[in-house]
Amino acid sequence: MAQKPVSPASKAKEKERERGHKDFDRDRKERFNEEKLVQRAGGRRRAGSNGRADVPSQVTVEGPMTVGEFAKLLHREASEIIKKLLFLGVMATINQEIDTDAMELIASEYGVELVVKEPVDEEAIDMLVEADNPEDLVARPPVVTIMGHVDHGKTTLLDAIRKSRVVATEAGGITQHIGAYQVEVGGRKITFLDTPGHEAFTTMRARGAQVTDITILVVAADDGVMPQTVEAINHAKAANVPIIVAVNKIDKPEANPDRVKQELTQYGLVAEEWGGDTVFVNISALKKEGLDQLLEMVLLVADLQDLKANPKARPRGTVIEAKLDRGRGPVATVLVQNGTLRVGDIVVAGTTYGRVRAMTNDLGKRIKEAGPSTPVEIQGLGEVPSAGDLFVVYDDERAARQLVQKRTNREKAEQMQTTARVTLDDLYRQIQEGNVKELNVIVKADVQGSVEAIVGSIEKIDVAGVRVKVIHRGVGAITESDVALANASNAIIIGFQVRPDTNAARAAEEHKVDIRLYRVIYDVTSELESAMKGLLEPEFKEVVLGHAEVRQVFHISKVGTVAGCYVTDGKLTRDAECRLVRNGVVVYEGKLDSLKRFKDDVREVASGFECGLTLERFNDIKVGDVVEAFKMEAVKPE
Ligand SMILES: Nc1nc2c(ncn2[C@@H]2O[C@H](COP(=O)(O)OP(=O)(O)OP(=O)(O)O)[C@@H](O)[C@H]2O)c(=O)[nH]1
Repeated sequence: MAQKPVSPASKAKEKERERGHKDFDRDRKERFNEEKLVQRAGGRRRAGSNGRADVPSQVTVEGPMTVGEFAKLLHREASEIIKKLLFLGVMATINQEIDTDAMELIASEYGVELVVKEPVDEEAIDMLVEADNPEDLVARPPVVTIMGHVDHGKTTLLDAIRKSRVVATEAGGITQHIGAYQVEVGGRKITFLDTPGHEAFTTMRARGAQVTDITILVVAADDGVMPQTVEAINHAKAANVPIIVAVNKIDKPEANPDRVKQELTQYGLVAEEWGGDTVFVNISALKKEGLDQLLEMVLLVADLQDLKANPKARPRGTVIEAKLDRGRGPVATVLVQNGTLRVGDIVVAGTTYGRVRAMTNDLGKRIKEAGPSTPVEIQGLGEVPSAGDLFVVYDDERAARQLVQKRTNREKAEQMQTTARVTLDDLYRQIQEGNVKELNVIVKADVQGSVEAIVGSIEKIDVAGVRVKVIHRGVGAITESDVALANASNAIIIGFQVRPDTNAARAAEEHKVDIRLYRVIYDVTSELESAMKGLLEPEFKEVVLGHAEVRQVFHISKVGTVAGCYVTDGKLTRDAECRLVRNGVVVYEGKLDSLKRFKDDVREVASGFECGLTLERFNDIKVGDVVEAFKMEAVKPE
C-alpha cells in the first residue's frame, strides 16, 4: 500500500501524536503483537543473525501494519523506522500503515528475516461447518418450492395457501410480499418460497444455495405432463429434492387425474397406490380443495427427511430476494437456515456486509430475532446482494469488511479468467485429476426419436469407470433454462439438429457452458468417447459470422426461392457456410448460392443492411427463418 505523503502542516500534530504514542507504549494491541512475536519465536526471544539480543532474527507479519506496530515488532523506536522509510522515499507517520514490501526492506536493514503469513482466512468461517451439539438440534420447518408448467396453477396455489393459512396475527394477517412466507398447519410451520418456477430455483442452486427441502410439482389435470413439467422434474432431481405431485384443476369437467399419474410414471414418479413412493394429491387451487391434505403430505415428507437445525449455531442462510428501497436502502429477504439471526448482528452476504438495523417478517411485523427456516426481510446491508448469495454472521466488523474486500477482488479476477468448467476439450484432464466421475449431459434434439437414440447410445459409454449421466432431455431449441441447469450441475449440452436461442447462447457464453452441436448421431458418441479418453482432437471450431432474418420470399422460376433478408448481427459473406434455422431447429445446412444487394452480387453484407440470397439446392425458405452464417476455423492445440 503506497503511503500518502504527509503535509508539513500536519507534521506538528504528528509529532504530538508520536509522543502520545510513546506514552501509549503498553497499548493492548502492541502488547498483543509482542506476545505473538514471542510465541512465534518459540516462546522466548532469540538473538538475531544480527547478533543483537534485542533484535529478533525473524518476524512474521500478516499484512500491512502501522509504522508504530512494526517498530514494536523490531524492538526499535518508531522514529528510527520513520527515518529509514524516508531514505526509501516513503513518508509515513507512526500511525500510517506500510505494506509488506516496505517492511521487508526495513527488516533487511536490521538483518531480520520477514515472513509474510497469509492472513487468517475469514472465509474459513463461511465454510466452517461447526459441529453441532446433538442436544442443540431441534426440528425445523420444511422449505417448499412450487414448480410446474406455465398456467398449471402455481401462483393460484401459492396465493390460496398463503391466504388460508398464514400464521394468524393481531395485525389481521395482511401479508407482505417478501419472497417467502410461512403457514401453520396443526401447530407446525411450513415455509414457502414465493417465486414459482424452476429457473429461480436453479439460478439459486448455481450460486451454491440449497434452500429447498421439498418441491410441489403442479400438474393441471386437464392438460397433463408438459415440457416444463419435465424440466421441473429434472431440475428437482438434479438437486436431490423430493417431489410431491399436486394434480391441480380437478374441478374442471375435463380433468383426468389418472392420466397425469400414468404420464408421470415415465419420469420415475410412481404413485404409492401403484407401488411407487411418490405422493400424489388431487387439488383445486381455485376452489381451495385438497389444500389441507397437500399440506399434511408436505409435513409427512418433511418428517421422513428429519429436518433439523441448531438455533444456537452461528447464524447463516441464503438471500432469497433483494432490492434497493428508496426509503430504506438495500433490503434483502433472507432465509435463516441455521442459528438465530438477531437485530444488531453483522452479516456478510456475497460481496456486501452490514449490521442488521431492522427485521420484518412476512406479515410486515418488526421482529427482533428469526430462527431456522424463517424468512425475514433485513435492512442494514451496504449494498444489494444477489438472490442465492449465502449469508453468515460475523463477530467483528473488521473481519466482515476484509472478507467482502477479498471477495470483491476475487470476483473481479474471476471475471477476467474463465472458470473451471467441464468442457469436452478439457474433460480428459479433469477425469485424470479425479474432478469428474460422472459426465452430466443435457440432450436436446429436433425430434423425440433422435433424443431417445442419442440418450440410449451415450448412456452406454463407460470409459475407465467414468459414465455419462443424462440429467435432462427434450425436444426443441436449447433454452436459457437448459443452460441454467447445465451451469448448476456442471453439465455439457448436446444439441442435435437444434440451436441455442439468443438468450441461451448469451448465457452459455457468460457461464462458459459447453454446447456441442451435431448432425450425425454417431458423431455424438464417438466425440464423447474420444474426449473421455483424451483423444479428442479439436481440429476445427465453428465461428458464427452473423445472422439474417428472412423477411420476404419470392419464387422465381429457374432460380428457385429467393429470400429477402435483413442482417441482424455480424455479417453474411458469400463464401460462408450457412444454415437455415426455423424455431430453433436446423432445417438446412450448406452454402449460399448467391448473395445480392439490389441487383449486384456482393461479397458480404453487414449488420443493419438488407440483401437477397438463395441457398444451394434448397428452396423451402419461409418468412421468419433465420440464416446463420459461419465458418470453420482451425483450432490451435493448447
Ligand atoms: N378451474 C381451475 N382453474 C385454475 C385452477 N388453478 C389455477 N387455475 C387457473 O389457471 C390459470 C393459470 O393459473 P396460474 O396460477 O396463473 O398459473 P401459473 O402456473 O402460476 O402460471 P405462470 O405464472 O404463467 O407460469 C388461471 O386462470 C387460474 O385461475 C384450478 O384449480 N381450477
